[in-house]
Amino acid sequence: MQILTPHVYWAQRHSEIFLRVDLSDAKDLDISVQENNTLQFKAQGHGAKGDNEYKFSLEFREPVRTEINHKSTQRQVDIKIRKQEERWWDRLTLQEKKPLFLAPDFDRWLDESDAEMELQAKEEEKINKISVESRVRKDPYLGLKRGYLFMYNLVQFLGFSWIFVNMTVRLFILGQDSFYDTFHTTADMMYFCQMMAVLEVINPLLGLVKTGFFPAMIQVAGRNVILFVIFGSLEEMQNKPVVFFVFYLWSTIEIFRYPFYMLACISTEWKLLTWLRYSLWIPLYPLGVLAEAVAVIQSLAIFDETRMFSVPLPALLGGSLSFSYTLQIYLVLMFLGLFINFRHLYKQRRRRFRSRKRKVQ
Ligand SMILES: CCCCCCCCCCCCC/C=C/C(=O)SCCNC(=O)CCNC(=O)[C@H](O)C(C)(C)COP(=O)(O)OP(=O)(O)OC[C@H]1O[C@@H](n2cnc3c(N)ncnc32)[C@H](O)[C@@H]1OP(=O)(O)O
Repeated sequence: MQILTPHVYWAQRHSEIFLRVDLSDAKDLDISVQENNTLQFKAQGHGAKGDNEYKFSLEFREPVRTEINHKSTQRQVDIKIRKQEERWWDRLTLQEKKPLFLAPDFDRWLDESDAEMELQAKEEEKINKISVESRVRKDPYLGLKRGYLFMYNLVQFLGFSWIFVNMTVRLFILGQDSFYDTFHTTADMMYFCQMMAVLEVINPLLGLVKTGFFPAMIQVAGRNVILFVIFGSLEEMQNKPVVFFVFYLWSTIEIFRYPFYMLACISTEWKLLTWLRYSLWIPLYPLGVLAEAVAVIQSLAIFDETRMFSVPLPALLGGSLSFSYTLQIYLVLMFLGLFINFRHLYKQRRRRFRSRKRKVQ
């Protein structure tokens, strides 16, 4: 039997050398690194000259470790050898003239600067992993915080789902007639959910969530003015169809937002739910604020008439200042609030979809 030399392909990184020996179904492998820095390879396999015994030796340019990592597959034998010192070599062998059987492995080939960048990226990844792990380890209350947020989101989800389903069923059964008694059938649950929602302003203050304090405050205060001041205190407003539209728009977004947060608490994501959470507000938010503005405008005359919440003034100045003036200022603030939150949600949407795109690349 002839003894032949297989084709050998090589590539390097700062700390290691990769050799790919073009020998299929190799068996009886005998691979070692001698003390004189020479790799000895011998195996039986199918190479360029058919089934034969193939062997070669390579004296490396610089010292390498004697431990060898190798794997034989149906197509080739992969060998990984660690360099003694982390250094870029200008060639593989001690002899300047490259052996004829040796060629660069272009599948793995990197020049020095690319290898440095790869090394840097690996280092950064390691540092990031360590810092995430230590952050997670450092917070002994993480489980408790997540548990609390999960329960909060669950309760809100159930509350708003109840309102949404109740209103939808009544709409199907009663048609437009259901518009007139939305408040009487759902207000208690809405009061409960909106009072709980005050926690959404407290949570970012306590550092429990990354939400901005101002967007949350605008959202909660805005809704509570409508719910408690306009609808809650004026019986004349309670059977108006506008209540239906306001409650329906609020609950539509919340039955997607809270489950999205619940999944975030258990580090899970459903793509469709994420898309709905970061897209539905585009039509719903302006419509919601429009419905709220209609409610405020409808209440102006009632506040003028009933003098409720009016500020007493000296008789010379007309006796009292109607609350409707405050509400007219509030109407302007509403559109300012809409602008601030629209911008906030737009940024959140871009951040969310941009980081997901990056992860996919
Ligand atoms: C006298 C008072 C004067 C005040 C003036 C007020 C003027 C009022 C005008 C405005 C009126 C608005 C009234 C409202 C109308 C409507 O609601 S209409 C219906 C449509 N509405 C919506 O679409 C808005 C829905 N609301 C929201 O989206 C929020 O409330 C928000 C504060 C506006 C924005 O949410 P935000 O939390 O900032 O964004 P997210 O990306 O979702 O979250 C950031 C990160 O925080 C995590 N997180 C947040 N909350 C929780 C939680 N409860 N549980 C777990 N995790 C949470 C979230 O997962 C994000 O984390 P990362 O993914 O890691 O970034």
